[in-house]
Amino acid sequence: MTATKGLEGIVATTSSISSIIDGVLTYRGINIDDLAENASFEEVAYLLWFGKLPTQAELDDLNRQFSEYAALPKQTIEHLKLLPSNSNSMASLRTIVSSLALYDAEANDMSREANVRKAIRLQAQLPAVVAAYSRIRQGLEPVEPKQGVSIAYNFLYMLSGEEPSDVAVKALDQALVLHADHELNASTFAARVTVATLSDIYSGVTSAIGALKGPLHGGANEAVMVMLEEIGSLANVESYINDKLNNKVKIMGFGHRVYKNGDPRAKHLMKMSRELGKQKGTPELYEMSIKIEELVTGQKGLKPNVDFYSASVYTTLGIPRDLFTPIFAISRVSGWTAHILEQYEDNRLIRPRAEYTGPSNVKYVPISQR
Ligand SMILES: CC(=O)SCCNC(=O)CCNC(=O)[C@H](O)C(C)(C)COP(=O)(O)OP(=O)(O)OC[C@H]1O[C@@H](n2cnc3c(N)ncnc32)[C@H](O)[C@@H]1OP(=O)(O)O
Ligand SMILES: O=C([O-])CC(=O)C(=O)O
Repeated sequence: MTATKGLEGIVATTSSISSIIDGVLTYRGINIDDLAENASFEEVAYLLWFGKLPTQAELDDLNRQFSEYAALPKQTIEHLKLLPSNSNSMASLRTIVSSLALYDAEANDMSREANVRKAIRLQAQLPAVVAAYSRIRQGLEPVEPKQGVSIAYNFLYMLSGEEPSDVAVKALDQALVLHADHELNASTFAARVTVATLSDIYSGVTSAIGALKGPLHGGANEAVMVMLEEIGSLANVESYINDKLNNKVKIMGFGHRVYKNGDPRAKHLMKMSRELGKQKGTPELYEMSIKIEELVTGQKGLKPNVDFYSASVYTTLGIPRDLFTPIFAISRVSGWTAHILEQYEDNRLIRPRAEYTGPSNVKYVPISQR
């Protein structure tokens, strides 16, 4: 038995949800570029769960369910108020999502119908949890979700209590489409491993949030913003990046386990970053990002991934940096739950082997002789 570090190149499951073939990403066979330009996030969530684009009536029904489920249990609001005011945003999201199971009468109902309803509920509730978390830590009351608006609109509305601009809603909606699913990434794998024991959907999503939190995965978007803040201005980019590269420090938002010639989602976020920076009259983050890309790609051949330009996009939308990874989760919960449903459909326990590298034939030494 020989281990493959990081399971690189190992095909661990079959899936019909999303594919990365020759650097092209598709959801249910539809190119991500096509979806990013044309689809709403709600259509994409439907596509991931049900395997086809919705008709207008199907989309209306899904949106009705999102509106119905978006309000949080009052115990969840109380729980959010009990969290330490300096709690980590992803740790808080992980804790609250886990606790949502306690208020869901169907939490342990393993029928397909109940699991689909829970997937829709989780999708409806995650934006409300993140927005309420953000307001409560500022000493503000959570804002009730609005009926009949998109998930992107509702999230921005619940965050600020004000009607968001069309530009902001469109940008966030497109970002949600781009982050919704990504084959067998680490957090999706964690979700599938968890539910393959026939554990429940909340356990799967809680595992996935834990995996997404790390800076080698979803946490990289926040880490990119930390880097941009450390750099501070366009004039400092070159010396900062050269110093990091010379010292073999990783540049967050670059590189990818699967894409070696670039992440097809990055160009959409780059365009969004450029346009938002121009519209808001704050182009510097975009300009710094472009310069960083030039240096990192030029010297290392590494290309930006989905997390790189999302940092400047979200900051330009006025979103605090520690909500970037929770926003990733707001989108990716659609993909996680689609994978969980797929795992249940044709389940087998996921239990690989480890190549043992420890000592052998070691005798037990009684404690008095150690
Ligand atoms: C949504 C997402 O999860 S997208 C990924 C988000 N994560 C990041 O942006 C964090 C920065 N990037 C990375 O750490 C990596 O590129 C990963 C984790 C994304 C992929 O990792 P792996 O496939 O395991 O590649 P690994 O970390 O082994 O890197 C291979 C080589 O490229 C280098 N490298 C990889 N990424 C970077 C980077 N961002 N900056 C500098 N060097 C890098 C490594 O140092 C290593 O060099 P070496 O062979 O000289 O030791
Ligand atoms: O696929 C991966 O390894 C990471 C990634 O880009 C994602 O989850 O969107």
